[in-house]
Amino acid sequence: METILVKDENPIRWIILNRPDRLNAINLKMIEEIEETLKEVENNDNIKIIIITGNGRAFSAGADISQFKELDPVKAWLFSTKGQGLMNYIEKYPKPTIAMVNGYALGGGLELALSCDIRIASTNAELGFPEINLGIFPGFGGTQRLVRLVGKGKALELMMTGDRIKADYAERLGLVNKVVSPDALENETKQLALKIAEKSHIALRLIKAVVNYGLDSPILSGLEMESLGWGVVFSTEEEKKRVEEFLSKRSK
Ligand SMILES: CCCCC/C=C/C(=O)SCCNC(=O)CCNC(=O)[C@H](O)C(C)(C)COP(=O)(O)OP(=O)(O)OC[C@H]1O[C@@H](n2cnc3c(N)ncnc32)[C@H](O)[C@@H]1OP(=O)(O)O
Repeated sequence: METILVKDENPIRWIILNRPDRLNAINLKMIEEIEETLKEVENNDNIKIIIITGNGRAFSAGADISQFKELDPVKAWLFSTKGQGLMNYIEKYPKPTIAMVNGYALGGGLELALSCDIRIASTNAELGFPEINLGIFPGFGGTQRLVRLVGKGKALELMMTGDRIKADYAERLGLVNKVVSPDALENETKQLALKIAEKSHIALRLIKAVVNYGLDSPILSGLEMESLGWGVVFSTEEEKKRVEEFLSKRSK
């Protein structure tokens, strides 16, 4: 891999964006390599959860601006579609995903973090959509995902001003789940990943599917999906084992 490092620490696959001299700016190659490494473990039962982070002082400072000079309208459209394809794939990925935001998460970098299920940020992280300062706007799904996470007013303010915000404010907005010191970031993220990885992977997969489907549907369709998913978990050994364990402890 040219643009990412991949490390398996079962049950975790770490994907580390690795263009530190460019603050992990996202180019076409990086999009393809992230997709490739995710595809590789989609059906690998040893890997139960994915953590995405950045090497150096940034998670990612966004799409690689040096590529923009080559973009004509059609290429820009295709680049946006390609990036959106990756973000959609991560959002629907059958295993849980965590973005470990170790520094700048800007533009396309923030869009990558937004496509993950959970975001843990370091106190020194700065997040934002500075695209407006380049005369453009988020194009890897940020216009849609940010508004769903923090509400229309704050989302529009962030996109219209291009302001970078600190991690503690991002936490208050609901943009990140938790903020921890840089020293504690890796361990805290890992502990969270291990805690989630212990749960029933079928139930985890259904939670993601039902929540994501529900966000794009009328509530009655979302509720129907929830009930169908409920039916599915009762076909699993995991459910039988875990309920049995709980009940047998109670009866002692
Ligand atoms: C067509 C579909 C597009 C999809 C939608 C996505 C759009 C985007 O993401 S547009 C990009 C949005 N991001 C930005 O505008 C941030 C740009 N970077 C910065 O503002 C600053 O680098 C900083 C505030 C993040 C950090 O500043 P500083 O600490 O002073 O570090 P440097 O500016 O010296 O950066 C070091 C090195 O990294 C290069 N670099 C940083 N960001 C990018 C980037 N997004 N693309 C390409 N290269 C980047 C920067 O040029 C420096 O390189 P050298 O000059 O060679 O040292």
